[in-house]
Amino acid sequence: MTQDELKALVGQAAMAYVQEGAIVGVGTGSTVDKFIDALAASGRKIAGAVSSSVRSTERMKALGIPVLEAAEVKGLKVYIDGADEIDHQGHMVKGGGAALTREKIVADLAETFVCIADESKLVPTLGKFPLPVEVIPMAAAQIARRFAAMGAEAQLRAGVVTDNGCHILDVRGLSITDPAAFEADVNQWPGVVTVGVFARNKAGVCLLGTAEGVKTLTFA
Ligand SMILES: O=C(CO)[C@H](O)[C@H](O)COP(=O)(O)O
Repeated sequence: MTQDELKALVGQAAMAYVQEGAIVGVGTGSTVDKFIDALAASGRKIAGAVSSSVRSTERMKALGIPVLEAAEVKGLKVYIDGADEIDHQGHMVKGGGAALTREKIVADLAETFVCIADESKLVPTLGKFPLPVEVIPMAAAQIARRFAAMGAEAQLRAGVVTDNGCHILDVRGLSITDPAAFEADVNQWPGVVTVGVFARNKAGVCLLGTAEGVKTLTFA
């Protein structure tokens, strides 16, 4: 099966977590696009989706899925999103699509983060995928120097301005052995908007697309 087919498989599998009439949190990316397509094709009527990006909002609206503002809801049962990496405890690296801040905000509204990913995303330790960090533009160089002091290399993602008007640094050369401590530390550096490690808002479930079908991983 191709990676695209695996993404379609888990996008479809995520429908098991969508109840008729529910409000659902919806992430961003090519895997989530498959989920949005499956939701639209199913004909299942939801009360609305809380979207994590302009990209997903536009796709859902075009397919007739009602979109609600995050401020309109007090909580969500599920948030469905992809990941760039996920470890065996459900910690993730996210932000390949530059939507990490809104993704973390919507994930934080949800009881359960349902991660949908093909098996290439499952890793023993986070850090091989360049870690996205959303930063206030004036702090980018300063933050890059802090990563350099840790032995990593932060590169500005050329030409990218996030939905929040900020920039993205992609950080190479990290091995994130304690995701919760790393997230808490980097998040409080001045100028960091959001670090793309999702430990506090880790996955509760991962629907992993494999050649043998969808494997469901659950995390405590
Ligand atoms: O974090 C994300 C966007 O900011 C995506 O979930 C992540 O990049 C995975 O994307 P894809 O499903 O296209 O592989």
